[in-house]
Amino acid sequence: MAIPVVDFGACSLAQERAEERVEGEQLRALSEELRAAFTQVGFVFLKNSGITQDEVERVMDMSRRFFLLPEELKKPFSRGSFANNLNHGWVSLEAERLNPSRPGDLKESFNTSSFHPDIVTILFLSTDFTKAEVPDQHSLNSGSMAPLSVQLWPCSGSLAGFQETHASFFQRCRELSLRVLRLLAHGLGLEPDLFLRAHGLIGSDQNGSTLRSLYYPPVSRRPVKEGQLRCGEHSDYGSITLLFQSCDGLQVCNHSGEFISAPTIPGAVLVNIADLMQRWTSDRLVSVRHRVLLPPAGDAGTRQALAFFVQPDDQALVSCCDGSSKYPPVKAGAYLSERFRESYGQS
Ligand SMILES: O=C(O)CCC(=O)C(=O)O
Ligand SMILES: [Fe+2]
Repeated sequence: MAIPVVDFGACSLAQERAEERVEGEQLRALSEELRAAFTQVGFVFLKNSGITQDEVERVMDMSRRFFLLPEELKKPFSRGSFANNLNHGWVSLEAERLNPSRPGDLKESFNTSSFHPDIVTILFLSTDFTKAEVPDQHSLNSGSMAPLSVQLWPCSGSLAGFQETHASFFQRCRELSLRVLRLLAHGLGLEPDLFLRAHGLIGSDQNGSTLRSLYYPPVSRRPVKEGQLRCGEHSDYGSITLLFQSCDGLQVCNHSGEFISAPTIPGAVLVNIADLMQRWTSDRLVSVRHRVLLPPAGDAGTRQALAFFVQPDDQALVSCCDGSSKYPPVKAGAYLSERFRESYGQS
């Protein structure tokens, strides 16, 4: 079944507080369209969301400049380096396996997960280190280091504005996600703020929501391992995901278990249900597996995508909203950590 396209104009971010103003028949119709799509297909394109193609391209352009840097200049920003948010930062090629039975994904990404002022963490650097280099534990223990603050966002040269560009897009995605979550509760006949109450801390270190900029480099000139993909089969972990893509390549699993290519609709946002939302709604809304294949042989193209993974607050207890015990209650933060252990290995 094709991915439905829904006109989100009535709740567009271009309309201030539209989510409060939309009511009556309009509210019923829009939430019903979303409910039907998320029940049957798990994915929906929203057009007229208020997030424009220009905004998307600005973020992609900025992150591409980072991805094209030599490896040693990206390393200091690696995911796992930042004590207050271990998911923030750069993920190198093949570091993640979204399908753990395949080799590492042929993609790089940059996760924007934290805006905590302490993201500028104090690290200990000797004069031998360049400013953004992260010392190893031995050097730290040797005591020969002077404290110095390290910028944990790329910011020099053509990357001036990297943090602001990503942070403001994060906030736009947050706004849109909250509108979708409200409509979802409405469509399911639940209290209108049932999901919203559990997403009050997006953008803080008590919530795992993440803007992930993905870069798929050319594969035509590199050796590819058997079974390796740009992004292995998986379902997302949290409540919902917003996805913006530069070109085709995504495939979504249908009812018969076949992966069907999803189109790219410029200016539209692709939204899908993720695993915690499926648990929360006792399988009424479905979290569907998807993947990104390698490009056809000889195609030297790159691919970019922006995924905004919406995650309930770490301490939010996700339990079946119909009162059943189909899934045991789980704290959203603990659930996310477990899923990361599977995709990044135990290291
Ligand atoms: O690149 C894409 O289009 C999809 C990426 C994805 O599904 C993910 O990172 O979870
Ligand atoms: Fe995904």
